Amino acid sequence: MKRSTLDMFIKPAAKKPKYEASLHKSNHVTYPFAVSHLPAPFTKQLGTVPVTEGKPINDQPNLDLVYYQPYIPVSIQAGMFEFLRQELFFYRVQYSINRGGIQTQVNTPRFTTVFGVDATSRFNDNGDLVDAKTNRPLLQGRYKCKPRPIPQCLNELRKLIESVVGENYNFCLVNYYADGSDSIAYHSDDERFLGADPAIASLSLGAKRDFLLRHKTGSPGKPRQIKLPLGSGDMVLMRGKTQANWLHSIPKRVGEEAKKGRINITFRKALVKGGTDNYYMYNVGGGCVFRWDDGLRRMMLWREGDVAGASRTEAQAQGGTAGPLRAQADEVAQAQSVVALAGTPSSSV
Ligand SMILES: O=C(O)CCC(=O)C(=O)O
Ligand SMILES: [Fe+2]
Repeated sequence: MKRSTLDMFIKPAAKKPKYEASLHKSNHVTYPFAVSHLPAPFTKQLGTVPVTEGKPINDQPNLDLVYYQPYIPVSIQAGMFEFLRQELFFYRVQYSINRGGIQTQVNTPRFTTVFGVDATSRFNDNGDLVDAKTNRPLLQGRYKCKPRPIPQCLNELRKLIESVVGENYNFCLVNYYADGSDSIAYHSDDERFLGADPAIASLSLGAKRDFLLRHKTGSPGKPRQIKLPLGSGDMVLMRGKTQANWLHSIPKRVGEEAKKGRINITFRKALVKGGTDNYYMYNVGGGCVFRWDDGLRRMMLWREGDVAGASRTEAQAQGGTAGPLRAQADEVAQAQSVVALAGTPSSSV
């Protein structure tokens, strides 16, 4: 039915939902709130992945990439981005690290979250963690963190990607780059807990951002840096000797594109328990939860009792003091003061 002119003046048009939320949700005692299952139309469309053939990039020493441009069908790229940004819980992790004898505070310049557990454990059908070999409940104190099962929406992606790339994954790390000032510094995902020559699948949704790679020691006569302009729906598989020899980063960017926000999802396989503690320490940390507020168009601190999709006013969300998101993050630092006691971040800041 057409809206009357009067109606148009007094009532704002109801926003068209960007996706039809499923009635089913994944829940677990370790989640701050339940995570909606993947909407059925997305699941259906994902049946066709990858929509393009992966292009090998292996013309540099010890570089072994497969670049799918894109992997996810264009029809659901935007919807999948909106869905994951809205339905997942995120963290802005802060920790302190010993750099050359000096204790330094690090503010991770992006939102992160992580799900999964290393190969020594698994979640049984009741959602309880059990030993992978004996199937017995884990002894208390096995982990410093509280591992979380991969929610259905990310697990669907995991299964699809596993079947295409021929790997098994037990971890899913998610980054949300809110704008061009969010980034990840040059690093390699070469931790011992991933074993030798890990194959890491990395999926992008949302804003196009440059993914830079450079050789750890440089190679004579070869370009110093490789740039892949990762667009929504693209996937990069990094495998073989890549992590041992190459660094990668998402640098900060100015301009409108980055302001749209970007989600990156990596699937990995951690072999031992140290991987679980490391990933949760640096991707969940002290645990102040952020959730996307679609009314305010930004991540807001989330508290128990908040209703999904209900916009809180700026003043409410900030406990009475207005200020930008960065100010909130600093408050979080004071509240949670995450201290890295051992190990190093799974990826550089
Ligand atoms: O956002 C990306 O594309 C890269 C993320 C990354 O390198 C990581 O999480 O280790
Ligand atoms: Fe990485």
